[in-house]
Amino acid sequence: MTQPIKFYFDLLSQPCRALYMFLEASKIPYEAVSISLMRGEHLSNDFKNNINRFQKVPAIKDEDFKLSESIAIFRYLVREKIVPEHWYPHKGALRARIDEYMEWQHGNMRACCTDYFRQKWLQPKLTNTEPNPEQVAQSEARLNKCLAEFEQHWLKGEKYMITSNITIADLLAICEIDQPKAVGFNPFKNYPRIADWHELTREALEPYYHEANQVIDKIEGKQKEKVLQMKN
Ligand SMILES: N[C@@H](CCC(=O)N[C@@H](CS)C(=O)NCC(=O)O)C(=O)O
Repeated sequence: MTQPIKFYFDLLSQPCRALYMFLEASKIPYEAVSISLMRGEHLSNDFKNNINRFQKVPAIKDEDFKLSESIAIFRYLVREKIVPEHWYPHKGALRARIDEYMEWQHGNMRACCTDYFRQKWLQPKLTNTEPNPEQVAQSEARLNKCLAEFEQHWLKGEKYMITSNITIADLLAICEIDQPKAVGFNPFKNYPRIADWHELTREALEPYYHEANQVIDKIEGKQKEKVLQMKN
C-alpha cells in the first residue's frame, strides 16, 4: 500500500495555505508536518539535508521523493494523485490560462503581496522595530498597481478567474491577497471585482479556508486592536 505523502508547511506562508486547502479539498492522504518559520525550523541542517535543500516551505516527500516549489508540487500532485479535474483541467486552453497565471503571479501578485507583508509586519517583528513608513508607502503603491492589473486582466467576467469552476489559479491568488490583508491593507476598498471574487472563492474553499487562515486571522485581529489603541 502506498504511504501518505508528508507535507511540510507553516500556515503563515501563502503557498503553504494554498497547498493545505488543495490537499484537504482533493482528499489526498497526507501526513502534516508543521515547520515553524518564526522559530527558524526550516533553517536546521536536518530540514536542509533531509527535506528541502532550499530551506523553504512548502515541501513534500512522497516515499523517498522530495519536492519543493509550490507550483511544481501542484503539478506533481495533479499528475500522480487522484484530483478533481476542475482544479487544473485537461482541456488545452483552460490549462494554458492557469499556467499563464502561475507564471505571471511570481513576479506580480506574489512579489507585491509578500513585500508589503514583509515591510509592514515581518521585518519589524523579526528585528523588534517599527515599520518604516516610507518603505511601507512605496510597497503599498506597488501593491495597488498590481491589484489594479489583477482586477483588469484576471477578473474579466467569469465566475472565477479562469472559468465557471474554481481552479488552482484562484487558490493561489486568494492566498496571496490574504497576506497584506492580514496586516492592515484593505484589498477591497478600491477593487469591487476583487471583493466579489474573494467572497465567492472563500465560500468555495470552506471549511478549509477557515482552517488554513487561523494563523493569519490572529495577526489580522492584533493589527486591528493596535489601530484601535492608536486612535483612542
Ligand atoms: N517559490 C517558492 C517560495 C517558497 C518560499 O519563499 N517560502 C517562504 C514562505 S512563503 C519561506 O519558506 N521562507 C523562509 C525563508 O526564506 O527563510 C514556492 O512557491 O514554494
